[in-house]
Amino acid sequence: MEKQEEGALYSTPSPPPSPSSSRFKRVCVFCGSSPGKKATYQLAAIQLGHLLVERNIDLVYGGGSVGLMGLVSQAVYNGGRHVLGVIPRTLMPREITGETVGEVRAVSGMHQRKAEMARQADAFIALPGGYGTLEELLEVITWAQLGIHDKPVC
Ligand SMILES: C/C(=C\CNc1ncnc2c1ncn2[C@@H]1O[C@H](COP(=O)(O)O)[C@@H](O)[C@H]1O)CO
Repeated sequence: MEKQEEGALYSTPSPPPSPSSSRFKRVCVFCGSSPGKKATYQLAAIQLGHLLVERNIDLVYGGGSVGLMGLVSQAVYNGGRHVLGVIPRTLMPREITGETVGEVRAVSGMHQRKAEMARQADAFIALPGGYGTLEELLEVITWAQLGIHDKPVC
């Protein structure tokens, strides 16, 4: 048997993906800029962060360091995954109160923020939040309905 053929014979296929890996590389999380009234909301934010880490998924989000946004981003960052925060340039001093984690991307406005988050993500998850969260969630649902993207929203 020739050397080349032998190599082909013994080459092993790549291992199956580990049970904890996901088809999603980066998920966008919409959630409150405040912690909310129930401790379970905060717990859910931290648990979601841990779940993303466990499944080797990176995060894209609105970039704030406060509320549920701060909790989920901190959990993902502490777990060693990449965190991308997208913030309108003019709101940066207001939205970044405290320490931000990971990469912060400045964009020119609110519409650009939503477009950039949507572009960067393979799927969207919404946690409890206020009008901002609701607006972001409804927009990606509407975009899916219009066929602008076909990424899962939950
Ligand atoms: C603490 C202060 C401002 C911080 N606010 C925000 N920082 C970053 N991103 C924000 C902020 N407010 C809204 N967003 C975006 O909307 C969603 C949260 O809005 P909600 O109304 O709190 O639900 C979130 O997903 C962000 O993308 C100064 O008071």
